[in-house]
This record gives sequence, structure tokens and C-alpha cells, in this order.
Amino acid sequence: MDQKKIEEGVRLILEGIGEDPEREGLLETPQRVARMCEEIYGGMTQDAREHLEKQFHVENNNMVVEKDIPFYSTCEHHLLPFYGKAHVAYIPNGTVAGLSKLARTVEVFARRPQLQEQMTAQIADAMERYLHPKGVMVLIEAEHMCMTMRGVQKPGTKTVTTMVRGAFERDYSLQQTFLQMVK
Ligand SMILES: Nc1nc2c(ncn2[C@@H]2O[C@H](COP(=O)(O)OP(=O)(O)OP(=O)(O)O)[C@@H](O)[C@H]2O)c(=O)[nH]1
Ligand SMILES: [Zn+2]
Repeated sequence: MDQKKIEEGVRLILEGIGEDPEREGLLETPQRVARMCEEIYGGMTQDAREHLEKQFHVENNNMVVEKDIPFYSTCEHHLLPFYGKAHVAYIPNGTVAGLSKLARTVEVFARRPQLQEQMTAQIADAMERYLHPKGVMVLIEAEHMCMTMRGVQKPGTKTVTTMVRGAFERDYSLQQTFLQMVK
């Protein structure tokens, strides 16, 4: 990441809103924001493959559900946070990933400027591509700060997005099972 560019940008925004970037409280703010960007946009330099390619063989291919994975992301329109929970499920095809790797996959895509719909699809894509499962379903519920602290100002509004792949697309009862489990 180009820390210097971020610092220049933060200084310009501060000047733009009529602040004095040289006053004591703001002196280190550009560097702080640049360091923060490394963290909150850390997914930009990560590949979900690193997390998902190591797998373990299993005897049964029952549905695996990991629910209530908390995440923080940033909406790409306003650069304000959106945050909530991701629920992911897949039907293995002889192999499974380590449980932590599903949560890590969520992080890879959350830590980027994002649209919730896009993040939902990207997680499903990565699971499909690297786990080669029989099916995948992802459900994300989130609150968008751009809808609460500004604009339409509707705190409490939740946006729910889903993506289904493979067996979940064809079998409605699998979707129902997943929805029951994450409810
Ligand atoms: N589909 C989708 N929209 C999002 C997401 N995050 C923010 N938005 C919306 O992006 C839209 C941007 O609309 P614009 O009309 O270009 O921008 P705006 O004038 O700031 O819109 P308002 O928020 O309605 O004031 C808004 O409706 C936001 O609510 C997201 O993850 N997915
Ligand atoms: Zn927004």
C-alpha cells in the first residue's frame, strides 16, 4: 500500500473540511489513517486460495455450516463501515477446509472497499473454486453506516444478501436447512 499517498489524501480532506492539519491533535492523523488502511483494507493483498487450498479428507459429505462470523467492511460508495455477520455453508465432496479458514475467507473479502452483494458472491466463488464442493450457500446480514449516520438516516435497517451455488441452486430444501440453522 502507498502510505504516502494516503497521508497526502487525508491532509487534503482535512483542509477541504476547513481543518488545520498542522494543529496538535491532527498532526499524526494522516499517518494513523494510513496505518489503519493497512488493516481495514488488508484483504486487497490477500488471496483466499492461501487459506482454502489445505484440506482434510472426510468420510461423510454432510453439510458444514459456519454461522455468526462477525465482519467489518467498508462501503465503496461512501467509504463508511458496514458490518454484521456472515453465515457460510458448503456440502463437501470428499474434503473439508479447516474451520478457521472459512472465517479467514470472509476477512479476505470484507477487508476491501466493497458492496455487500459483491462480497457475498466473492466468498461463494472462492469456496466453490478452491473447495470443489457439491454446493455452497452464503448469507450476509449487515448494517450500513452510510444509511444510518447520513443520507436516508435509517438506523437499525439490516441488509440481507445471499448467494447459492451447485446443489443449493437445485435443491430448495437444502437452502431451507441452511436458513433454519443460521436463524
Ligand atoms: N447495492 C448496494 N448499495 C450500497 C451498498 N453500500 C451502500 N450502498 C448504496 O449506494 C447508493 C449510492 O447512491 P448514490 O445516489 O450514488 O449516492 P448518495 O447520493 O450518497 O445516496 P444516498 O445514500 O441515498 O444519499 C446508496 O443508495 C447507498 O445506500 C452496498 O453494499 N450494496
Ligand atoms: Zn455507502
